[in-house]
Amino acid sequence: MIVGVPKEIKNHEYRVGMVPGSVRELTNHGHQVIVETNAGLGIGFSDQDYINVGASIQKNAAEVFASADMIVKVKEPQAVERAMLREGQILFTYLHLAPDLPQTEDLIKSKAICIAYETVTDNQGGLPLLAPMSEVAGRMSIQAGAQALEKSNAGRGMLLGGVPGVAPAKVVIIGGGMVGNNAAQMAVGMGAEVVILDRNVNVLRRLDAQFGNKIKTVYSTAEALEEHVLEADLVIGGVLVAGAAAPKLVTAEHIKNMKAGSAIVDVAIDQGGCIATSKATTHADPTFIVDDVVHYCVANMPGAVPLTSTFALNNATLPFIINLANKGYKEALLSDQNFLNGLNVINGKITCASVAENLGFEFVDPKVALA
Ligand SMILES: NC(=O)C1=CN([C@@H]2O[C@H](COP(=O)(O)OP(=O)(O)OC[C@H]3O[C@@H](n4cnc5c(N)ncnc54)[C@H](O)[C@@H]3O)[C@@H](O)[C@H]2O)C=CC1
Ligand SMILES: CC(=O)C(=O)O
Ligand SMILES: [Mg+2]
Repeated sequence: MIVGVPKEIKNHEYRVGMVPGSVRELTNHGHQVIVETNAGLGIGFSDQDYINVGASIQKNAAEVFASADMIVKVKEPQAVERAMLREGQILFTYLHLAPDLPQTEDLIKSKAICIAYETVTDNQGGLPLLAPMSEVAGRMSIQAGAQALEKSNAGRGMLLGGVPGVAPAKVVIIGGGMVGNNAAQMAVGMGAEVVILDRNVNVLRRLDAQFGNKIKTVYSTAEALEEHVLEADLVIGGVLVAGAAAPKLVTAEHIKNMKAGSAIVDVAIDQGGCIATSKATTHADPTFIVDDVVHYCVANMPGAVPLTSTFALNNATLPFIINLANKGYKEALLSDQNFLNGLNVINGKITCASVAENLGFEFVDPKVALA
């Protein structure tokens, strides 16, 4: 199979779909890999590094898209990239379709086979290709939040950990999954007062066992959420209903009633955000203010630490990339229900139930669509 790796074009996005080590695995399996020039430059890999492991270099994305049977990316394809997809071509990347009608319409039109990292599942109920980036974004959310609380950024001017004799900040984390757990690790490490809300009691049990009395776990009801959000200095939004648009748990009214200079980091923004006043921002201009609350809503947070993120992502995606290349998409997907859950769009049909439901499209069973 010919596998193509274009350079990422989203704002300040320096991750790359495959590092040279991953390319080497593919070329060792007899596949051909085409990499766009400078695709790895943001994390220190030159074209020569890719050539050394058997890749060939193309001078632009158009040539990569035109030649490849499968495109391996990081972020959802931008409009110019969507226009280059073709019928029968495999696209393997993050998609986040539920809150993104224009992208969904373009992928339908393309008739490509679009497999989303974020809806691939595992036997433990996890999301193995989302998890590494949620680890990164969860950890980053506390440093982003700490900065947002600085006075020069319109924050309250509060240090997360306080100092002896002065209370620490109250960090309220909504969603205790991968993002929430990693945010808690950092917030506890910095000495903040940490409260985590989740509506899954087993998640709360795991957090309790892990952190003991360093955090407080709270079952997430509208009442509990309101109580803690209104007391918070920093709110982290980390909820997810896999594949679906995020529920708006924090309302505009809550934001109005939060303390002036408090901050929110809505990590769930890539699924539309779990805070009513959120709108996606970029690394170039990451924050905005609503009712004196600093909002950080960057949809590709791990792009800021691409060296860590690219390797973490490749560690998870590589076995799936090899599987697709070795077996072809039909066999690779049909032989693994967890991988099949990643199939979002194929030949113009929506095969992810929550995407179809959120956007009002007909859902087609992926097995039927693949037959
Ligand atoms: N902005 C960015 O750069 C990035 C964003 N993300 C996003 O962060 C979000 C969270 O991802 P993960 O932590 O991996 O998901 P996860 O599935 O590990 O955790 C989500 C948690 O939310 C909880 N939850 C669902 N509905 C809830 C509700 N109504 N109230 C309270 N809790 C609720 C679930 O029980 C679960 O424990 C996703 O939208 C993901 O796409 C992930 C990585 C990077
Ligand atoms: C998951 C995601 O949106 C990211 O890594 O950018
Ligand atoms: Mg206010």
